[in-house]
Amino acid sequence: MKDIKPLPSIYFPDFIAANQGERADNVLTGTKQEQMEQIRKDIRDFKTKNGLDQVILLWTANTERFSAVEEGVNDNAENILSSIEMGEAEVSASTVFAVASILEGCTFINGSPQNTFVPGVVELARQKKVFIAGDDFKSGQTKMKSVMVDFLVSAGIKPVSIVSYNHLGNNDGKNLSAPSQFRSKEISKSNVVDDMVASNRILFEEDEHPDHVVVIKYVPYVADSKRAMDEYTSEIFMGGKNTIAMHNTCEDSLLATPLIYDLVILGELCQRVQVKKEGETEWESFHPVLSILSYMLKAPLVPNGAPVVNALFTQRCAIVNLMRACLGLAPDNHMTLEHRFESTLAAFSSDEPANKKMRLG
Ligand SMILES: O=P([O-])([O-])O[C@@H]1[C@@H](O)[C@H](O)[C@@H](O)[C@H](O)[C@@H]1O
Repeated sequence: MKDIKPLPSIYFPDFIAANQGERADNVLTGTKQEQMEQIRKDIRDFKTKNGLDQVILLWTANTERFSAVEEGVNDNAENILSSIEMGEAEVSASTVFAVASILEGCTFINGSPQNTFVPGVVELARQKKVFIAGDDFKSGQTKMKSVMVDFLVSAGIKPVSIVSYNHLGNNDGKNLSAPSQFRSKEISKSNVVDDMVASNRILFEEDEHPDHVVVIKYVPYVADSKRAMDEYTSEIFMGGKNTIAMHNTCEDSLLATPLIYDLVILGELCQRVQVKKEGETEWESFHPVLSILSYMLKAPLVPNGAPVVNALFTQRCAIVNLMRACLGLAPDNHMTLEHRFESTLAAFSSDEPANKKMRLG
């Protein structure tokens, strides 16, 4: 990457930790509107210079604090555009990028936890029919959690306390050591168990949740080698308790970078998928809030009215079956009925005894 020279970018100090100030040495100046116009120009220039049909923007910059959602400021498409024009303080850098991207017709993916997609941005994306997807790369600890909790709850084991601690020493950790940036991350990491808990009303009453605590500490020495420690305590048969403790060494950037590729590749592919309902003449693209990318994201952004799915294998299954549908194949339902009846199994069996086949795998 040594030959890549970053373009000057947007720096709004109010949204990121004060400890980032000394790194901000390649920044745009001018009004919010001028900075957005510059980003739009950079997108167009990049496209022309490289002879591209499509550009996809992905935010992997600092975690920002949450923006306040305010009437008249960012609550609808018209207001967010005029707020940028007026230099309104509550519009974050990531939101300016998202708006620039949407206005250029480019898919925008948010790899950090903050609420870049305030209601005005979502409305703008819908108006312009441009994809947006978010939020926050699901790299290590949360990915394990979205498997572990799904396993526990679906096995009828009731997780009652989930405590997640991690420490890391890269610049992400440094930025997250400030309370309001940590808060954005805490929110994106905390909601991940909600749908799985709600999926089993035998284990959990309405409004009943496990205790769920998320702690992140900055420890410069460990650099990118993030250490994640999780403790899952569950209630089991006859009032017994079961505790699972995990220690996960997550190479933060190495886990995140492939997600960047996957998000962009899948996002681009989704731009080429259209469906036509039986009896209709119009082709339809996916909803601009591209929830199918949730497999790689901690806090899935979904269209209004759609359920949020966090369970990792359910998310993966959705992608696999979507790909199968594109190829004209039926969804994979894992019933494998052909292997469960004497009459159909005959076609698959050879003379080998079943126990030998099992041993050979
Ligand atoms: O994906 P995950 O391991 O749950 O979450 C991680 C956070 O715990 C970590 O503090 C942050 O620096 C990483 O970028 C990542 O977001």
